[in-house]
Amino acid sequence: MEYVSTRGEAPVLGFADVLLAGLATDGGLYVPKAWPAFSSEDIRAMRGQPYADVALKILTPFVGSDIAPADLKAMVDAAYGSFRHPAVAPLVQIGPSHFVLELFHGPTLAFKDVAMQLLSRLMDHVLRERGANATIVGATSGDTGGAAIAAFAESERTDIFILFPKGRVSPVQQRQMTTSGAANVHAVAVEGTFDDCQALIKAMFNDQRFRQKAALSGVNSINWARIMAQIVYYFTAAASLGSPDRTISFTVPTGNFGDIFAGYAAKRMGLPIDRLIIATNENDILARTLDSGRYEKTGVHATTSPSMDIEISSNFERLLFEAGGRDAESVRRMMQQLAQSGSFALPEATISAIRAEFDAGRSTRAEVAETIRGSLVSSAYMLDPHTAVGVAVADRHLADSPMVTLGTAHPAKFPDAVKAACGVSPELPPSHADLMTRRETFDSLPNDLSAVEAYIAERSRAVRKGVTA
Ligand SMILES: Cc1ncc(COP(=O)(O)O)c(C=O)c1O
Ligand SMILES: N[C@@H](CCOP(=O)(O)O)C(=O)O
Repeated sequence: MEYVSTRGEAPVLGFADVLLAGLATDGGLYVPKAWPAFSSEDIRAMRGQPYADVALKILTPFVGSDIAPADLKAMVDAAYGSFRHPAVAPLVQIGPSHFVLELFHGPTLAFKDVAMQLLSRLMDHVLRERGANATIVGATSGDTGGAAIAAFAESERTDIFILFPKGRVSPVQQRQMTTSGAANVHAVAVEGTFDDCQALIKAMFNDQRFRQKAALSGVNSINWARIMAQIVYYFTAAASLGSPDRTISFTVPTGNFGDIFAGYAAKRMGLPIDRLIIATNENDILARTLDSGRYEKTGVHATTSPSMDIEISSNFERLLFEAGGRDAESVRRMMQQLAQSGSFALPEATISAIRAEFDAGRSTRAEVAETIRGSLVSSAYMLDPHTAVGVAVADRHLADSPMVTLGTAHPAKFPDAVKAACGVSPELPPSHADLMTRRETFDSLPNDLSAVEAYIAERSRAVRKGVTA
């Protein structure tokens, strides 16, 4: 499989190079040159199959010949063997035709583990084969960071640097990042928002000298392999609800647009999805864009679903590319306008193509609290605030097809918000028993590219050894 950049000016790469590249050298995001196709028979055959077996089927065409089939199978089995639930991503019914897809049974209690447990194994494998080292960088609003640190801690070939917005993540999220104790892990609190952290990451990738020197790799959903791994659970969920013999709709709590773009990819690959519903909190830039056809920044608000406090929604660029007929020049123009003026207008054909597949809705803090309380009372089911954003929006879109809302985090990651909403404090699972008493180690840096690059250069083994991927 070959991959092309959404901005059309970066080299076409194979899977292993895309995996290590993160952002394309033209600032764009990689997408497959063509979408693999799965037939109705293929999807029917997924019913009742172990998660890892379905994952192997979905991932194989994306990986192509870059990784030997037996190696890929071993990595997939090991990645999903680390989950606490045998189904990996079980469905729980919360209404007559409404289900939550629980994606939080991995090591750090959020959906990010599903991709990150595989990504670390794939990267280590490729680096080992090449005799190379890499510097992994990531920005987090709370969950990607913990998942990446759990997946890459003690990795022999990588050092990992995670930037998180100071004071804007939950105490559980912060401690998942700051208490690993591994020598290759560096958690950094940045004076700014998640968007500032993400902008620093992209600026490091766009600094070609630093990128080369540090052998930079990324673990955010700018990395195609993250999206690829997230496609799998749309297939397992839909197949277990009767797909392809009936269509299913999905509501996805959305911030950086990676998770819902994986649903769009599944649809492009043949999964009969009815509607894809973008659920936002008060940071509702995507819901406003679907209404108005204009992507327009207005500032980030702190909410009770902090992992979705995002305004620059990276993967929306992948959708603009696809919905606009893969017109890289038009994507370049829109991204340039966003950087210059904080907004851009979508071409009429692009916004129409998006509206044909997606709906969007917004949920306020008060609605989120009421949804958490209502779910506990009516179904004895405790929601985390991010999943609650999804459930609140999905409830307004229930129709003939079964609705699956993605359960993106365990409620115990956000105990204060959950307790304030329903009066009950969710308990952390036994794997996290000593989390709140472990010693924290992290550094603080200003929102300044040269300070961040200097910090990384001093600590990265790839920089010290001068070995590149
Ligand atoms: C718990 C949780 N829910 C939802 C989201 C949104 O996912 P995405 O960024 O892929 O849209 C995130 C992170 O962004 C998250 O951490
Ligand atoms: N919510 C995310 C934000 C980063 O998203 P990613 O999917 O691009 O890594 C987080 O928890 O960090």
